[in-house]
Amino acid sequence: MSDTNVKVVCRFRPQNSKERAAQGVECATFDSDQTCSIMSTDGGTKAPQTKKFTFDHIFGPTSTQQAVYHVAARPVVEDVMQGYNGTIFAYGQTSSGKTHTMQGPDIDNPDDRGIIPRIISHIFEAIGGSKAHLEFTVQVSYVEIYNEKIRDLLDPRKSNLVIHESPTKGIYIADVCEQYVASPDETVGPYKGVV
Ligand SMILES: Nc1ncnc2c1ncn2[C@@H]1O[C@H](COP(=O)(O)OP(=O)(O)OP(=O)(O)O)[C@@H](O)[C@H]1O
Repeated sequence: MSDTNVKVVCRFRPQNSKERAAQGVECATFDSDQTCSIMSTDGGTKAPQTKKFTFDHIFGPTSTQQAVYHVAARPVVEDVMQGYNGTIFAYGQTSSGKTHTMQGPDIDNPDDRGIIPRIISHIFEAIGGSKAHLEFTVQVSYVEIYNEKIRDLLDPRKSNLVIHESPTKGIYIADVCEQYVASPDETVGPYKGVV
């Protein structure tokens, strides 16, 4: 198992065309793989201030999907294949790059694939390479939480699912679709057949 239970990494996306057109100033400088300095200003009355931030890893605007996967997701999948639970989630304000990082802009292009399609390939490669006497069961659910509501993306009729907790199952989403999958081609949603 990897050395710590929780790892927090930070990714900065490049400026988009609107920000470039407005001649946005890049406010972050990268001191190392783990520390960066952010300059903030109130728009003119006070001198700009710089604060240092430290993370387990920092990815700058030119970071690749592969590099992010290698540091942020690969160790979690390796632990999962050893029988541990693993969770990866992206957190950030709107347009900060969560979908780009988790899904990728073009999942048909191998370099562009984000964390989720890479996890699917990785899991099935690991199963394919495991000892013949081991058996694995892979089940997939796919939900969106938006405005505090949980929507089942595998069954649009289920638009207000509820979280429960039980001593035997732990925390779970009642009535969510759980689809058995036997190969990357069978995976669901936008990932079906492309990984
Ligand atoms: N690392 C990156 N490199 C290049 N472009 C990026 C990167 N991260 C994000 N973008 C681009 O920035 C835009 C916003 O990213 P994205 O849609 O992933 O944000 P989001 O956090 O999922 O937003 P929302 O919460 O509104 O859904 C997209 O056009 C995306 O392609």
